[in-house]
Amino acid sequence: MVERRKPINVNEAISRMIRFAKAGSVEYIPIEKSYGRFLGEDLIADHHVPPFDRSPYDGFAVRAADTDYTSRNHPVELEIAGEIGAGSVFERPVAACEAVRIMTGAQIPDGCDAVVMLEEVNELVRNGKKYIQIKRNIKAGTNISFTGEDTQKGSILTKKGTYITPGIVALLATFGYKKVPAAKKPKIGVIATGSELLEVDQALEAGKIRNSNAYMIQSQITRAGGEALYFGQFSDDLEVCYNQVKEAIDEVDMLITTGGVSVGDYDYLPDIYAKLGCHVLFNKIKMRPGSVTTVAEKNGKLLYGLSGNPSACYVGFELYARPAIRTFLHSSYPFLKKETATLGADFLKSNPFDRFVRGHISYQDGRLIATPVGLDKSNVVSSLAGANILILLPGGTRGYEAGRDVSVLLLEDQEGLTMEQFMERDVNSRKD
Ligand SMILES: Nc1nc2c(c(=O)[nH]1)N[C@H]1C(S)=C(S)[C@@H](COP(=O)(O)OP(=O)(O)OC[C@H]3O[C@@H](n4cnc5c(N)ncnc54)[C@H](O)[C@@H]3O)O[C@H]1N2
Ligand code: MOO
Ligand SMILES: [Mg+2]
Repeated sequence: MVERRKPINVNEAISRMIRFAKAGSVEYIPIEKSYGRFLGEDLIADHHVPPFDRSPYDGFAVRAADTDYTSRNHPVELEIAGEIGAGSVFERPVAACEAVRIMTGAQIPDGCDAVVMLEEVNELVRNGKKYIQIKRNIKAGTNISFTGEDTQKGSILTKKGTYITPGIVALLATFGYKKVPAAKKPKIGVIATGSELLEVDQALEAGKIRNSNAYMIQSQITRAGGEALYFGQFSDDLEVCYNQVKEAIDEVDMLITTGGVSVGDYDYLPDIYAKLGCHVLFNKIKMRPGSVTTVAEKNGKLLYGLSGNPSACYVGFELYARPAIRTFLHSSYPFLKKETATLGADFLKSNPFDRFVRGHISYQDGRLIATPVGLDKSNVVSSLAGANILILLPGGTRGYEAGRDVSVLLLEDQEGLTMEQFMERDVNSRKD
């Protein structure tokens, strides 16, 4: 008798899974390797930036009061008391009617409170002394880059769990992080199952296909910020697969299998979960593709039984594995970013389950256009190549016409959403 599974909705499945997602530890890595990693601690400014008042121009540091009552017809002459380049400091306070030649980035000398650009002064020599002539009144504070105007000491610059961009690398360097506290990458095991699977470098033969999911999942893991550990592909043999899964669990933070998760004669994952004494969180979801996505838990570790069908496998990963990976990486926003876009083409096939259609987002005249890519079937692989979004079409009895608003999940985004934000626009309710 075939097992009858009770489907649950997407948000319920997410809630069940996320209870077992936990943050990992922090490791210190060289700053040169930090781009693309995730911050393991909040980044707090331990000094002001800039740390001193400095000149944003090449010019002369002056005392603004010396230019009071100055005009084109009544210029003021200030004696040049010396010069400083970036990295040097002027050794004494500047006296009345003196100016200091100063270069961009140099510290403003004591006594000065403004900078006049080189282009705005006349330089002259009289009796062997150098002077500048200024023909206008300068306000105190003119052309000064003030201490702390960029960043105030004590402010939180970036929260832990944030994806480290080149801009964040610049901040890390500014604050002296030769070693960066990075969230440790979760180790995610990958196992492919199926007697029909050929290795990538094998020639096609009757009844067989190449194993694409294992490589797809490994790159999805990398994109999500995890470290993939590939255990190989195994034929549909209960004992072999059971032993492999059992051994792999101890070496990883989470384990992903692909294939063998439905109700077929050789779909052994349900038996393996039972034999391992796992707690199956769900094994049927009201979604397409990926309705058979199964998530189980063993001693607090998440085990993902993703479908063998490539599109179903892909979507199952992004909805249920990615948030657990980002949670491990300390992110408070582990879910895919959801945006509203205009559907770029009709999608008239109706389905009682919510659909996650592989699509491509483009910008047209300031609007976001979401267009389905390729054949929309669970067992299709080609549509995945052009997809940078999943278009969310809530289940119902009718299809969707081009031009209407749809929610889309951005696959390449690094900011993400909290679970609450992700669920706010409930994918299970249809907005006709
Ligand atoms: N009687 C029923 N049949 C099926 C049901 C159902 O509810 N009742 N569900 C269907 C749905 S929906 C899906 S999705 C698939 C899920 O299948 P499995 O997860 O059990 O995966 P397999 O049977 O092992 O393979 C399915 C399909 O995918 C190909 N495959 C498998 N592994 C890979 C790989 N690593 N790379 C590329 N392609 C792979 C495999 O050859 C099959 O064509 O079940 C439906 N059936
Ligand atoms: O699990 Mo299936 O992907 O709905 O075709
Ligand atoms: Mg099957």
